[in-house]
Amino acid sequence: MLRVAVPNKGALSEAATQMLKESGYLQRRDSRELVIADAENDVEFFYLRPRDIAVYVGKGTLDVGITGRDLLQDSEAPAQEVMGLDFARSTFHFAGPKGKFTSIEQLNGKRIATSYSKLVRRYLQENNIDAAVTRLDGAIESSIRLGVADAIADVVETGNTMRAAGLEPFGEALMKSEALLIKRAGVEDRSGLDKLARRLRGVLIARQYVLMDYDIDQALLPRATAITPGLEAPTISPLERDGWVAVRSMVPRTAVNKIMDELYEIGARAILVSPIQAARL
Ligand SMILES: Nc1ncnc2c1ncn2[C@@H]1O[C@H](COP(=O)(O)OP(=O)(O)OP(=O)(O)O)[C@@H](O)[C@H]1O
Ligand SMILES: O=P(O)(O)OC[C@H]1O[C@H](OP(=O)(O)OP(=O)(O)O)[C@H](O)[C@@H]1O
Ligand SMILES: [Mg+2]
Repeated sequence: MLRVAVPNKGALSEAATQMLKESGYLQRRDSRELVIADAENDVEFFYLRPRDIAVYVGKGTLDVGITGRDLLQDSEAPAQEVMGLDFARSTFHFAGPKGKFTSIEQLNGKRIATSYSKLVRRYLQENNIDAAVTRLDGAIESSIRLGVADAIADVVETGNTMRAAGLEPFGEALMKSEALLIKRAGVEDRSGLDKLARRLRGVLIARQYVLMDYDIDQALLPRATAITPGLEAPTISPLERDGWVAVRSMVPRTAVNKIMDELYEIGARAILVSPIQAARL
């Protein structure tokens, strides 16, 4: 049985469970359940603290897990990325009171609070900055006002939490994070991992792409297929109308209207868009 670690709380939890459900796996119904076996798919899910997941996977106690790239890097566990899961996207930034810091060199001799102390210490070392790092569990934004730090390093999504605390980020982002599927580093893939990864990839495709159908004069096909190259190649079918063909192609959901406009302008007609229910590529 493939043993999979799933975040039990926090920003990753709901989206991870939802993605596994869409991949056809049994998920817990009660947030107090700590483990659930999906016998039909030969997978067992363990619900754990997001921070601990890379540790279990790195030790080989569990085969794979879902966690954030920032948490993985902060854990320093021997685990590696299998694939990005396109949720819980965030950046990781230093921040200080508005107007106080403009560059990371100014952190020399200062106190920095963060929940990601190993990641931050590594970054400071690489940049030859000597600062005192204090690890706090959460609500890091309050640490400056409360007098335990001069600056913080924390997760930023919208930036609302920082702004509300009167802080602003400075310097480049220490990293970009998203939810990941991870496995133990340097070992052969456990049987069943390829199927899990393929199913998750199918969900990503169904979320990120739509199917686009249109009719076009055959002479314009090269121009049309340059606009909709598809993932591999578009499907071309004959039409009864002389010299015209029907084209079907996958296109990124975010570009749908722009692509429809471009196709219409070169002469495509009957342009239809439909969602992808599920995919296995
Ligand atoms: N507001 C957010 N938007 C996007 N991703 C986020 C956000 N907050 C945290 N994350 C991501 O979620 C992961 C942190 O998981 P964690 O469970 O610690 O979240 P949390 O919401 O801080 O939980 P808790 O505060 O209960 O510990 C990291 O990968 C982080 O980048
Ligand atoms: O840029 P934003 O959209 O405001 O999101 C970022 C905030 O979200 C997370 O906090 P969370 O709610 O998890 O609280 P915590 O600090 O107690 O973990 C993170 O630690 C930031 O504080
Ligand atoms: Mg948090």
